[in-house]
Amino acid sequence: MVIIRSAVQRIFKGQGALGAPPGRSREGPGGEPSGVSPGGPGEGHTGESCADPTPGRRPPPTVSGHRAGAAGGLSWESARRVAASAAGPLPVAEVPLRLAYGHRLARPLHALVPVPGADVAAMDGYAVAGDPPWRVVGLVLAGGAVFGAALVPGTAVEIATGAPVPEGAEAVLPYEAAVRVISPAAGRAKVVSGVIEPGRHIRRRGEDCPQGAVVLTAGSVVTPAVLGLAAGLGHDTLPVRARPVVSVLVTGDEVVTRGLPGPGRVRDAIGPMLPGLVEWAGGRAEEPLWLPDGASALAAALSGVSGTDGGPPGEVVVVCGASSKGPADHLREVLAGLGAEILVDGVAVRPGHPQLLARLPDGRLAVGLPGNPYAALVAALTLLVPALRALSGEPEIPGESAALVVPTGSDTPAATAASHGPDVPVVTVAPEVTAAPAGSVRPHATDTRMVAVRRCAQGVTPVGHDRPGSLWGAALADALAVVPPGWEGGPVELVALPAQRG
Ligand SMILES: Nc1nc2c(c(=O)[nH]1)N[C@H]1C(S)=C(S)[C@@H](COP(=O)(O)OP(=O)(O)OC[C@H]3O[C@@H](n4cnc5c(N)ncnc54)[C@H](O)[C@@H]3O)O[C@H]1N2
Ligand code: MOO
Repeated sequence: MVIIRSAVQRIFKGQGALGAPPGRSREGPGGEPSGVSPGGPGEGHTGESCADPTPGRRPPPTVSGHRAGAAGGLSWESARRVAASAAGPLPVAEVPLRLAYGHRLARPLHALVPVPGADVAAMDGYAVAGDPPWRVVGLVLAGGAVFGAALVPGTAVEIATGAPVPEGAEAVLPYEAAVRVISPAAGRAKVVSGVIEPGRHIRRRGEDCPQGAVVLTAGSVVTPAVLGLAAGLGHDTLPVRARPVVSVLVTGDEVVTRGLPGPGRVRDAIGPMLPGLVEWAGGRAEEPLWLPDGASALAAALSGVSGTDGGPPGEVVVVCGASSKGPADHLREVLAGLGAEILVDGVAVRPGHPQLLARLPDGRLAVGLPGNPYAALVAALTLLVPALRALSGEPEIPGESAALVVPTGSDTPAATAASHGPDVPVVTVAPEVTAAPAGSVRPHATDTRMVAVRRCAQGVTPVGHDRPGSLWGAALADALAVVPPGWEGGPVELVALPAQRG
């Protein structure tokens, strides 16, 4: 990645996709008023606003038509749009083939040479001219000397697959179809005969791919086959979009990184989740740096001039935890101290509302993910993935909607209301689904709710197990359903999850 990283480094020396892109305001994304409003029946905590403007900063401008949720912050849709427009694509880097795998082509791929480069034999045998029998007048091997003269009718050259056929050759007679002619007329000369249609077993110059042909469009993913194709067409390097590099800071005194968590400890579930998510969105995540609670450690890590692997700092830094209002949650205070520009401060989505997006003074984007792991996944899909797709020039994932089918039976409205309290609206839509694990849908009065769902015959159905602290539901899910505030049934938007293999 040497070339890519140096291209990336150049970004920080002046231009760069992360500064305000042309036509994009650095004045903030626009968004709903971030007022405080009473919390709904949330995730077992208060609904205090997460979107109070950072002291000394003006609140983001209002986006009409997108109200703030119970805990304040932008609507989920607006937050995604802000993230998607917070950066433009990184510059194009010309990288050696061996480093291009997995990137997207920044320009169309042309054939620099025709394939094959000449009229060549497609079989081992004899290149023949005219009618049989043929007197063999030479031997041509692939990579060997070219047969200089034109073949005259009644002659042939012994030829290897891939070797250029001499001028005048009309077909290649495979060894298997050749008959040695022994006759007084042949004398000591090698003479062969056989039956072959004109043109057989000769691959014509440019027949597979003519010179100059556009074989792939810009945006194509560089797969193993693309690398082989590009090499065959004469390329040593490929123009690719640099992939954004994401450094990861995981905060929390209670967080441990291996083994069984002891009393009061919790295993880091976000660090292991991020690399695949980042790669799926077109970026590359560095090894996380685990930080204790405390403003100074966070400030030092965020203002560091190198990435967590000691290299350049990358384009995006993700901070896990410290996003809320507790005594150990210093992210907002640290960002304010560093002079960061807050682009999104809280999102009206459950779970995940304390998430945030900011631009650091050096141009990097900072994404704050809540500590609760499912909330962190929701936040990453809301802010991190769209920002990375924009930086890497990845096309937006096409929107999809589906009927959200809520199972009945054990998860009847009565049962669900009993577990959540009588005032919680529960929407149950027939017909019942029995093949998938049961889950319920509890639309929020003012916030979008992200529900882990699995595909079923009728659409999608909740898998359950998607409380903020649990990734169990997401691990079972095919997608997250975007359940709008006050949803009363009907199709819902789906947010894709990195595809499962098989
Ligand atoms: N007074 C308020 N308290 C809270 C609010 C609020 O609006 N007002 N929001 C709640 C919500 S929603 C969330 S989500 C959390 C977010 O808190 P933080 O981002 O500050 O994260 P922590 O407090 O550090 O941790 C929350 C929870 O997650 C566990 N955790 C933390 N990091 C990890 C990790 N890497 N892997 C697994 N689990 C992790 C941590 O132990 C806590 O249990 O704030 C609520 N509070
Ligand atoms: O509980 Mo919080 O909504 O982000 O998990």
